[in-house]
Amino acid sequence: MYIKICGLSTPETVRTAVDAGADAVGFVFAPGSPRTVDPGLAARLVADVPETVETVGVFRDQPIDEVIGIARAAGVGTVQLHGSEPDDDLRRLVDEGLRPFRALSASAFGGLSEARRSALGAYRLLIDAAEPGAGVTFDETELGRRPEGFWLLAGGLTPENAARLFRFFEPSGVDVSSGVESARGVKDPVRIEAFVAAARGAAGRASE
Ligand SMILES: O=C(O)c1ccccc1N[C@@H]1O[C@H](COP(=O)(O)O)[C@@H](O)[C@H]1O
Repeated sequence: MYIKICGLSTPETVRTAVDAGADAVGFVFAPGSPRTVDPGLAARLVADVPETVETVGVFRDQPIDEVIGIARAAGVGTVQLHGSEPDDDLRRLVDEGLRPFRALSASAFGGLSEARRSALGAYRLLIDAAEPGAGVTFDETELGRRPEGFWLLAGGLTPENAARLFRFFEPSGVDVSSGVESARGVKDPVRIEAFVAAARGAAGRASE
């Protein structure tokens, strides 16, 4: 079970996520989010993250050269693309030594052709609700067949619903942002710890 805590912007909450046992921490570089950080702040936060924890930059419909420049400046090793970026952008990230996550809404993924599914199977997927970062879950009928390979479930996860949704969707891992906040854009260390514990607990029970 892979756990990603996203939308971090303070040293304290990054430390809480790492100490709680998160596999990845995410920083939002998409403009217009209450969680958007500049690359300089992200670089200072990334400097305190152990190498065993993946660092992820979140982008949405930004030019790929800009994405690569920000990822380099911030020092993140992984790039999560949330918009309608072409597959060429994913290939370019791989060529640049960055690890891509392709984020898609559940309904978009559910509507893909077999050929498109298998093309995307080359990448790690993140299946989200229609409006990323809004803390909204998608309807359980929207996804249909689960992706093959490694994929993360996102969209409105919380410490309270993580175990149930993990058991229902059986993803490779989970990703959360709004659900571990006390107010929009403000991360809550207690909820981060509770989320990691709930997700780990559910994964442990699933493997028994
Ligand atoms: O967090 C944002 O504001 C954001 C902005 C643009 C693209 C993605 C964004 N967030 C990502 O959305 C998912 C799910 O978030 P939530 O748990 O429903 O709040 C997650 O990967 C966030 O990083």
